[in-house]
Amino acid sequence: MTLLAIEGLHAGYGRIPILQGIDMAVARGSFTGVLGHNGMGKTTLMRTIMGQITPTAGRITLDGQDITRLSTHGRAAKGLAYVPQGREIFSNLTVEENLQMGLLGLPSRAEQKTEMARILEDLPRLKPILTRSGGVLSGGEQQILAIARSLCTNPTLLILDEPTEGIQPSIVEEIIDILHALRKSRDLTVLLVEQKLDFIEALADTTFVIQRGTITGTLSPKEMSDPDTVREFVGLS
Ligand SMILES: Nc1ncnc2c1ncn2[C@@H]1O[C@H](COP(=O)(O)OP(=O)(O)OP(=O)(O)O)[C@@H](O)[C@H]1O
Repeated sequence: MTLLAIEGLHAGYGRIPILQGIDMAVARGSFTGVLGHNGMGKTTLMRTIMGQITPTAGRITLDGQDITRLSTHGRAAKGLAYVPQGREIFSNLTVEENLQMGLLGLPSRAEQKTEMARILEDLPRLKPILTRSGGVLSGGEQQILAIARSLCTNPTLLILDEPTEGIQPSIVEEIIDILHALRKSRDLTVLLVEQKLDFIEALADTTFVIQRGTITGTLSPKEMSDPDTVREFVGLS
């Protein structure tokens, strides 16, 4: 069943059109990839899905409900969460405080405590570094923290924008394991923008190819594992 549907979506910056009729459907419970060269509009698409950019045409529905005109806040309340490129954690707050900030939206202290425990159970990697300040974490640890913080609202759809950017290979493997584990422990759908083919191949059930602001095809995990096919579709290897 489709969780997120995007139909004929157009968006851009001022008068510069970037998305030029995006059509895609993200199945509930799936891990769906979006692959494309630099500047093809991947981040613009994610920000438009989150409501940070207003589309000039088209429709976005979540669980059958039209969210095209909803605020970012309204979309978060409906279950969307976004980990932007660059991650945006609070570098002068500790790991624990970063998570507490994310949990402030929950109505009671008791619920905040329960949710914190659940997040640390899902991401035990954070336990030993709870008192460390966000700014001194490695890129990989910051990414894990950003994912943890996005879970504070207990999202149904998690959007990750290039989570492996600038991260050392051993932690990339760890993030793959974390996302696989989250898939088992939570009822989570993930939309994943990436340039690293092996990362997307390890996680995505389907990958949409974006070129110059439109979706030009989809790749199965088997096709993703064949560099020639990917090169042909995307020009990436
Ligand atoms: N705030 C902005 N104002 C004007 N143009 C922008 C803005 N942000 C992005 N663009 C342009 O929009 C186009 C698409 O950018 P976008 O960031 O969506 O691409 P991307 O596929 O995510 O690439 P990357 O992997 O480099 O982030 C690019 O040509 C970019 O220069």
